[in-house]
Amino acid sequence: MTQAAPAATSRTADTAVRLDGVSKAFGSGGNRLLALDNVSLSVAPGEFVCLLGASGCGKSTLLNLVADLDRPTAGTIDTGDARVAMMFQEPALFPWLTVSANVELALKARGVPRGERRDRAGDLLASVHLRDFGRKRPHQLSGGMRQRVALARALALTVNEDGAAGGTVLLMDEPFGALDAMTRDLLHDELERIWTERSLSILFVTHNVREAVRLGDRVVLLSSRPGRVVEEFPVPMDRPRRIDSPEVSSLAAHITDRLREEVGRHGA
Ligand SMILES: Nc1ncnc2c1ncn2[C@@H]1O[C@H](COP(=O)(O)OP(=O)(O)OP(=O)(O)O)[C@@H](O)[C@H]1O
Repeated sequence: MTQAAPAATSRTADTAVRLDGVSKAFGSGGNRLLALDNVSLSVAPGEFVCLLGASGCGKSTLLNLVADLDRPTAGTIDTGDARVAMMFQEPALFPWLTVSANVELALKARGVPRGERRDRAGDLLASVHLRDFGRKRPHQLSGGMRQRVALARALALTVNEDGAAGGTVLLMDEPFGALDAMTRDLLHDELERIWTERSLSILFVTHNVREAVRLGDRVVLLSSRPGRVVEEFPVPMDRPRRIDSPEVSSLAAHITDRLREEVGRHGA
């Protein structure tokens, strides 16, 4: 099951995201905190990779680095010419804008001409099954629906000026962590469909081991802080998978044992 961390090589067409020897420290002197230590990791185009690890091991830090919201202290990160969008646990929609306007704003940021934004937003909302909700305000939607809007907005951030989806990397930071189990199951199905239709490359952070096995082509386990890649688990089961299937449960139990060992080792 274990795969060695990939050797430091330059990015190729087979790689959507590549981290080589990435470390990240916050603060300095006595206050220096090493969050990530020499992380090497790659995501192939169209691959769905789930990142698991104990609380505080640096998962969000890693996504922020890939999104270019922060700089690594050491190492390199390459996303080539892919469009990178990020989605968080909170949908973070503008409450005073309609659902459609929230998505249109992202299209505006991508340079889509004003006259085309409404229709494009409609198409994106249709792809998350919310075509009829464009005129609503976020507070009129359920939590699951708001996350669908956040997904449509993330997808909007990945279109080219001509509206076509470019090479696209979607970074997801516990996007379904605040939802009930039933809603989460539905959104797993939705995300899987959209991932396939749009050939997205996804790096998905979660605390939920079963969710990682339900969704990922590969599950990457990080050590307790400082985060290092300790083990990678390919997920061989056919899709779509059921989160409560014996196969998902069995691999999830194995990964959970490994995670417990890791947390125990560091007393986190
Ligand atoms: N901007 C910052 N300044 C200082 N320390 C930070 C900063 N961002 C993160 N940290 C610290 O880096 C470590 C890793 O944080 P991070 O949020 O990446 O962990 P995580 O694995 O995503 O945690 P969780 O699973 O609880 O969300 C933590 O100890 C955190 O306190």
